Amino acid sequence: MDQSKEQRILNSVSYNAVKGDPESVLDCIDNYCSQKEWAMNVGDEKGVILDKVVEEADPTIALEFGTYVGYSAIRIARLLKPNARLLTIEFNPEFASIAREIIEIAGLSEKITIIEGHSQDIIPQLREKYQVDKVDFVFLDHWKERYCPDTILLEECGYLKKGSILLADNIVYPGAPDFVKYIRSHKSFDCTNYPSHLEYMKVEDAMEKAVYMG
Ligand SMILES: CCCNc1ncnc2c1ncn2[C@@H]1O[C@H](/C=C/CNC(=O)c2cc(-c3ccc(F)cc3)cc(O)c2O)[C@H](C)[C@H]1O
Ligand SMILES: [Mg+2]
Repeated sequence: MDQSKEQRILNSVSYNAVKGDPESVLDCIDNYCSQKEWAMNVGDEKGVILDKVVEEADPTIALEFGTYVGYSAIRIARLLKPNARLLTIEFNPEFASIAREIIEIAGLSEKITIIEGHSQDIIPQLREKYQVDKVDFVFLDHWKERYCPDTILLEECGYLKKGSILLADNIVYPGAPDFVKYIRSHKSFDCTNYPSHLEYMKVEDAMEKAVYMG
């Protein structure tokens, strides 16, 4: 059977990246996806915004919805302090397995836990099963219509504390209008929009940061 695009990305990383060097893994994926086959990684332009917000948050516990092939997980985890960790949720087993291998090549398997499942099922289990009390940083990059319900669920489960930072990808394209409406009108969130471009394209896109005010 033909290999998937995601398998071809893994092949390229496995062949070209320097083992244990997250930057070289990111560069390899960005080169492959801008020159060979487009893929929905946050990419190098929006990736710089992600880097800045992660550095601002300096999280002990970071959470991600939508691992895909692990590009943003590596981007986030490479900036984490020694005892900090990233939990990333992915419901597609093929993507979870490819991400696990790419994260291993980057040398970040100790800092990243890939949780296979649906975010709406996993979120309520984070306290008991993953010893999560509060989350300091959340990156939303899964199905766009799930941003809003999953944010509400995080709040309801009590994982947000004063200063928790949410960052959402694709605010313009493909867009997450219900999430934007909800978060910008919510009294406890202080929102900032970061205009940018769709990964590897000249198309407009943006990211939205929302700081929880408690
Ligand atoms: C219901 C279960 C919810 N819970 C879930 N729980 C766990 N994992 C989940 C859940 N829902 C989804 N996932 C996983 O997350 C990933 C999904 C990511 C989705 N991302 C996009 O759709 C997108 C599109 C474009 C784009 C732009 C231009 C184009 F022309 C085409 C595409 C660009 C972008 O930057 C984009 O991030 C992964 C594929 C999928 O298995
Ligand atoms: Mg995205």
